[in-house]
Amino acid sequence: MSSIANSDMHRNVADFQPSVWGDYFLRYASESMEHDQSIAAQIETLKNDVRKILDIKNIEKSLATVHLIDSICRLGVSYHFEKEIEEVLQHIHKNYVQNGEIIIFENNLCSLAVLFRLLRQQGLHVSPDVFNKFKDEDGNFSERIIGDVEGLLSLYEATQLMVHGEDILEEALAFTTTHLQSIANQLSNSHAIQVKNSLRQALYKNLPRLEARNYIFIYEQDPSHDKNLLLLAKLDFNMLQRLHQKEFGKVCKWWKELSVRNKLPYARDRLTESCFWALAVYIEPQYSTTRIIMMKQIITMTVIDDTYDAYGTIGELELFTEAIERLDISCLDNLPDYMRFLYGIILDLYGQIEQEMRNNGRVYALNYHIKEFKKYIQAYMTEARWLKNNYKPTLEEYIRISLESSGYVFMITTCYIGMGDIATEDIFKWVSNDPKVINAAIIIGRLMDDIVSNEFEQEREHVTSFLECYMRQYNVSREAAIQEGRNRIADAWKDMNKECFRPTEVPMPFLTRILNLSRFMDVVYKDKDNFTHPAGEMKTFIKALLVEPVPL
Ligand SMILES: CC(C)=CCC/C(C)=C/COP(=O)(O)OP(=O)(O)O
Repeated sequence: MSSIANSDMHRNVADFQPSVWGDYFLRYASESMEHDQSIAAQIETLKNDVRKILDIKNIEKSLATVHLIDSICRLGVSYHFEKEIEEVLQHIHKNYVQNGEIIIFENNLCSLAVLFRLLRQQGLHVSPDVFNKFKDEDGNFSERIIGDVEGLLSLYEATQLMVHGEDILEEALAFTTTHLQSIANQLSNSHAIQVKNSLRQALYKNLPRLEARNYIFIYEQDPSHDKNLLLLAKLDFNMLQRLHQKEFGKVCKWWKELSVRNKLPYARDRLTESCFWALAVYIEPQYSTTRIIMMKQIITMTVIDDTYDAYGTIGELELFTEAIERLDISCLDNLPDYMRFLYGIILDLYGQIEQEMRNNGRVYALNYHIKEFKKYIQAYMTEARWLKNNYKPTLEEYIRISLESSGYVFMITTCYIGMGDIATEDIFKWVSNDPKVINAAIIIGRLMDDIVSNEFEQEREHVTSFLECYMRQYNVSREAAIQEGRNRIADAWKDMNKECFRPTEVPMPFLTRILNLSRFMDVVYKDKDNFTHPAGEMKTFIKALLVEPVPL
C-alpha cells in the first residue's frame, strides 16, 4: 500500500464501481462440501424414474421422447443422462434421418425444428433442407406458419446452430425474428414470456444454469409436464446451488485473507463475478476442486489485466513481465511492493495448480500451462508498449496479439486439468496448437468485449481495440466498424458450430467448455460489459443462480 500511496508517477486508474457483493459469500466458507444425503438419495431415485422413460424401447412407442429430451436439457439435468440421450438420438438419427434429412414429424414445424436442434447439438449430421417444406412457391418462408408460435420459436432456436453456406437458415432466422417480434405483445402470458426471453437470449447461446432457472418455471406451467422430472430438476438445481455457494465462499475467504482489496485498491473488485465466470465453464460436482482454482485464476487475471491496462508504469511492467518469464521466487526482490504482492499470489496459485495436476496424475500439463501463461503476459506487455509508444497497430497485428491477451488458452488449459482420464497429453497439445474452435471463441470474446466496453475504456488511456484499428485501417465510421465486428462474431459462431459437428477433433466434453466460454460472452457482454459494471443484469444472474433457491 505504501508504495502506491507514495508514488508520484503518472498512473491510469480507472473509475471502477465498487463490489456489489463484498463478503456476502463468506458465510458459506466453512460449510462442509458434502451433499445432504437424504436429498442426494431422493435425486438418485428420481433419476432412475426418468431413465425408465428414456429407455430406448419406448422410442418406438412415442416420438414425444424428442420433446422429453429437450426438456431434460433445458431443465439443466442432461448431465445425468448423457449416455441415454446419446443412445436415443443415435437411434433416431439412424432410423429417421435419410441422406441427412429428417423423415418423421411430417409438417410439424415445432417438432422438426426441436429434433434438428437436438441432433445438431449432439454433433450429428442433419440437413436444413427439411425446412423447405415451409416455403411457398416463390421460395420464401410461407405466411401460413406465422400463426404457429411454437413452430416459429423452435425454428428460430434451431437457426442458432447454422454453419457457413446455410442460406435457408439465414432466411429462417430473419423470418422468425421479424414475425416473433411483431407478435410478441399479442400472445398469452406464457407464450409472450418465452418469445421475449428467446429473442433476448437464444437458447443455444444461453448459460445452461440460467436457462434451467427460467425453464423450470415454464415447464411447471405446462399441464403435460412429468412430475418426477420437474422435481428432479428443482432438487438438483438447489443441490448444485448449495455446492456452488460453498465454492464461492472458499474463494471469498482466500481473497479476504490475502487482503487484496487493501493491498491492490486500483484493481476491479470482481471476485464474485470471476467465480460466476468459472461456473459458466462447468457446473458438475466432480469438477469442484478445479473450478475453485479457475475462480482464483480468473480473479487473479482480472487484477493482472488492471495492472497492465491501467495502474502499472511501463518500467514496472517490464520488470513484472521479466519476472513471469523466470517464474521463480527469487524474482520477488526486483519488484515494487504492490507487484511483489501480486507475484506472490501467482506463485501461490501455481502451487495449487501443480498440486491439482499431481492429484489428477498429470504433472506434465504444468509445462503447457506455464507456456500459455507466459504467452498471455507477453501479449499484455506488447499492448502496454503500444500504448506507451503511442503505436497504432494494424488490424492484423491487433488481432494476432489479442488472441493471446484474451487468456483463453491459459484458462482452458486450467479447466482441462480436472477433466479426468480423457484429458490426455494430446488434448493439452491440441489446445496449444491454435485450434479453430478456440480461435472462434476468442474472436467472439474479443469482439463482443471491444464493441461494448470501448467507450468506457477510452475515458482513460487504454490499449487500442478492434473498433479503432478497423476504423483507422479502412477509414470508416464507428457504426461501420461495429457492424463489421458483429458480422465477424456471427461468422465465428458458424465456425464454432461446425467444429462441434462429428467427427470432432477432440471429444465433445472438451468442446463444450469452449462453447460455454462463448455463451458467457453472449450473456454477459451482449449490450454492455456486465462484468466490469456488475450492478445490473450481472447481479440478477448471480442472485438467480447463487442466492435464491428454486421454490419446491
Ligand atoms: C475466462 C477469462 C479468460 C477471464 C479473464 C478475466 C479478465 C482478464 C477479464 C478482463 O475483462 P476486460 O473486459 O477488462 O478485458 P480487456 O481488458 O481485455 O478488455
